[in-house]
Amino acid sequence: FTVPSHHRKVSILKQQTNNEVDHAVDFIQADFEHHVKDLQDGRIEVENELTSDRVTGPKHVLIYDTSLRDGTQGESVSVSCDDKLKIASRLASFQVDFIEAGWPGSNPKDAEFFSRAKSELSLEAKSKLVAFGSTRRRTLSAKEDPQIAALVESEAPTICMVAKGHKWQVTDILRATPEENLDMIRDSVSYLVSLGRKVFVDLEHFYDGYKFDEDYSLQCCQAAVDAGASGLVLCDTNGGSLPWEVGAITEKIVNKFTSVTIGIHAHNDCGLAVANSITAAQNGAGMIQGTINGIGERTGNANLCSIVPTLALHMDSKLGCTDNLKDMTSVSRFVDETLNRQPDSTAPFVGASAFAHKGGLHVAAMERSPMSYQHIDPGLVGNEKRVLISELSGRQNIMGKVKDLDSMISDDLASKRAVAILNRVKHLESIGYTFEGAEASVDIMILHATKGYCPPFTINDYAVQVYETNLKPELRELANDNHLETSVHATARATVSVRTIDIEHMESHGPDSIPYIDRLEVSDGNGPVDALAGALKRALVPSNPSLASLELIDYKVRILDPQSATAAATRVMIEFRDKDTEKTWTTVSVDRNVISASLNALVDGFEYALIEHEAICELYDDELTEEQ
Ligand SMILES: CC(=O)SCCNC(=O)CCNC(=O)[C@H](O)C(C)(C)COP(=O)(O)OP(=O)(O)OC[C@H]1O[C@@H](n2cnc3c(N)ncnc32)[C@H](O)[C@@H]1OP(=O)(O)O
Ligand SMILES: CC(C)C(=O)C(=O)O
Repeated sequence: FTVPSHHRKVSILKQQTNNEVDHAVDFIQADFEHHVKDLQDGRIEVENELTSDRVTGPKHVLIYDTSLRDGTQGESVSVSCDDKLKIASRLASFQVDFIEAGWPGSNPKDAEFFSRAKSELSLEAKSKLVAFGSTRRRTLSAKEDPQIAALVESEAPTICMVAKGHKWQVTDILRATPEENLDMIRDSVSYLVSLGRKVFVDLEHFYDGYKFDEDYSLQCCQAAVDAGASGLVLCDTNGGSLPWEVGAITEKIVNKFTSVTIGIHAHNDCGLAVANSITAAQNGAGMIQGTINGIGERTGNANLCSIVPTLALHMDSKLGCTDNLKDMTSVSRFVDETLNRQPDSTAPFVGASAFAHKGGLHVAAMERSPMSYQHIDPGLVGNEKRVLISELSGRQNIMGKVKDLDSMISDDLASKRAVAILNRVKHLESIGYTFEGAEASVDIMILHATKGYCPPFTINDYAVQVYETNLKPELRELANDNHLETSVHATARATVSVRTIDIEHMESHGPDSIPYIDRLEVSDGNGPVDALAGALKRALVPSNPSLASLELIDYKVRILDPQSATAAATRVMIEFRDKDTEKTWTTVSVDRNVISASLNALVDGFEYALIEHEAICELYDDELTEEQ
């Protein structure tokens, strides 16, 4: 067999002097052993053509996650030790190759992580752990440096050391001599290697340093390799490098240091971290450092949720996590959820909008072929296609929903109904509605246009009163004068009368009996909408017990024409959740009267809950019938 980069080394040899040849022979030996190890560990594959002198077929790229180290250097990212352990386990199951979990010499939490990881993480997760630190202090030996001692104590099988790879950074920022920095690299790496650790060296400011003084940056690489490092990671620390610069420099380093893995660590200050990482891989880098959702210092690190699918699906690279690609979206959401971050809906591949189609022409074309407006099948990364309804919709945006809600409908009728609903959507959006994100209201609108549909309840009338309890003026004045809190507070009371289908009556008197019952209920609430929701729920739950698990989780009001002051039209959007099924849905309504808009949005939301419940019951009944 042949080893891929071995051949490149031979071609360099032809142009070298005797001394260099001797040196290069040693290199070839090391290179060969390194590749044999990679072959044994399954990181590269045997090439079966003896004569091949270049790498063919898909390239293996190692995925190195630094969400728990550089990711936590992002503004507002803070993660507990428990959550670090959870994220590390999730990343291990996803099969990233390395998990850089923290800097044990930095703070007690990171030290605790590595200590707990020993007993709380699986063997597989532990084998992927990397402890991060810097080269030794200028004035201490590696053996004496407490930071390095903490790295050793972490028992992580791999250590990643940040070293300065830029001459000016060494002299003016570190305030060491160039030679001192090389010693710091050599001493730190060889000490850790002598203890049996695999060592990667992150060469900070490498691309800028290479442009500033190529020779010195190469000396830093050489010092690390000579000391036994397994990998050199080229850092675009300030995030200002451009893809073609990264490509050219990476290629030179890949061709020069063939015995070690060359990686990239890119920051996103120009929005180019993903592009730079992909370009490095295209030019031979065998490892990419990045974070889930691109979290990290300043504008963040290279986003692995974009890099992994791009490498796997568009570049045909071989990745340890390819088989788990369909978990990419859930890993992204899991990390956001654990870090208490709002997911970015526009994130490529994994965002809620990544495959959301709004324009009518797009949706119509997608009916003919789903690939007409998608670069991949969303299912490959565990995401899904969505069709949005808005004033930019065409008939096809709505046809699917019409058919979903009325499976018996003919194509002709579905098309006519879709056009009618489309016109209504366009009209309502022109007066302030927005149906995007309020799909439950669209479903209700379609159902109301469906022949034979009978709403499960209707509102007979309602009233809302805002009042104050315990209103004793003298007590209130006294409390105000003394800045005291009193139990006196404004509250609201709502009365709602609803007409619902009376199932019990129908069951006992047959389907031809009068199927309605009117209920009048009252509820107090923190405000008028809270009181209305309470009264509505009270009135509906006796006939519809499934509504007991319904809760309101968000209520948004937007003034549409603020110049009209208190007479302005308001748009109300309400988000609901079913505690039992965890399903959420949103409704919308617009009115000059905010209470009226709120009631209409509430009614849509309750009606949607009942329709959903019925659909779930039908599904359940079907399953039972099948089982029987
Ligand atoms: C590009 C990156 O993202 S690198 C990672 C950056 N991440 C972090 O800094 C987060 C964790 N950091 C920390 O907890 C702390 O900064 C510590 C514990 C590492 C160090 O804290 P302190 O000892 O108080 O030092 P401080 O934070 O001021 O760091 C500056 C010191 O680090 C030294 N230093 C900086 N880079 C290196 C390096 N690559 N090798 C050795 N020493 C270095 C500086 O020379 C300076 O030392 P000096 O004051 O003796 O000149
Ligand atoms: C330490 C290195 C990897 C780093 O974070 C950077 O250079 O940005």
